[in-house]
Amino acid sequence: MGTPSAAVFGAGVMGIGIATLVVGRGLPVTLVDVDQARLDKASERVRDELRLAYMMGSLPRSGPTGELRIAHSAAAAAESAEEATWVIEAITEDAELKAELHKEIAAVFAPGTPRITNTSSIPVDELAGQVPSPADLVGVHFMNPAYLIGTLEVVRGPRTGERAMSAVRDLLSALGRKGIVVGDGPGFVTSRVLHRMINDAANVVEEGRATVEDVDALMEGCLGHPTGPLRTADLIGIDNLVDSLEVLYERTGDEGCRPSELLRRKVAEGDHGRKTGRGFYEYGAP
Ligand SMILES: NC(=O)c1ccc[n+]([C@@H]2O[C@H](COP(=O)([O-])OP(=O)(O)OC[C@H]3O[C@@H](n4cnc5c(N)ncnc54)[C@H](O)[C@@H]3O)[C@@H](O)[C@H]2O)c1
Repeated sequence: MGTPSAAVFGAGVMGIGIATLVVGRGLPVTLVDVDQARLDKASERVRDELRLAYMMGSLPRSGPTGELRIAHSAAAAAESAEEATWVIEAITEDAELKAELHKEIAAVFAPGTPRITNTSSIPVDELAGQVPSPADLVGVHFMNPAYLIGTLEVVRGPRTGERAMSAVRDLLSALGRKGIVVGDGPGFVTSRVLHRMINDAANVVEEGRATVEDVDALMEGCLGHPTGPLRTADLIGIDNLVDSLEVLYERTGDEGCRPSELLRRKVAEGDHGRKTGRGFYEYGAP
């Protein structure tokens, strides 16, 4: 067998971070997106993120980085990535889009290739029920930024096979990550807990009880939250956060997950957080 390699679908916040982690660990990656503008910027963004990762000491400086290839479709990725060891899907949090893409991936990559979804909230088995070879589908919830946060959630759906789990263990070992295996269900563990808390933080601001800065300062200073929930919302991307809350609300009926009006307004106004230069805080040009 040749050098292990990954194909990463989605060149957004997470896809760029995951691709950075893979090449930073010396392995080749093919990055795929349907948005040409994202692909045009991808190499530069991965280079910038690598620089940041080295500065923070979160990736080893020794050894060569892996090659970054770019592709526009699953078919082109399958050609470019040849026998990809892992296919990692990190596209928009939309169950229908993801199911369609997983069908395309299953049609062009060799059977038995593990298909990893980085969904924040959609149950793995919901996707598995719509795609061929469901045993190959497994959830790996990389955290943001993927090259910095060393622990991640591994979601084994009821149909996920042992071969896919074993491939995930190899992936985590190659990337120097620690995985914690959890049961399937809307939001798994981390999004189920975190997204609801961020939504409450936005509701508190909307109700006029405290400012954005004070909510974050209280959660940081009193409760030890490292960045405060609203700064975390900006890091995640408020559009993605609202999509994930919708998934949680639709599948659990939990009123605490009904997206806050403040979050919805920010999405409508294009204030999506760091990625657009403004969310709850200002960041300058993205
Ligand atoms: N942002 C976070 O902090 C975070 C953390 C963990 C997991 N996630 C999950 O990771 C996934 C990606 O999130 P993101 O924040 O990177 O979103 P994003 O909006 O930044 O990027 C999504 C990308 O997917 C691309 N895309 C859409 N359909 C596609 C297709 N069919 N083929 C290829 N590319 C396609 C879009 O063009 C876009 O570039 C989501 O499922 C999200 O819930 C996000």
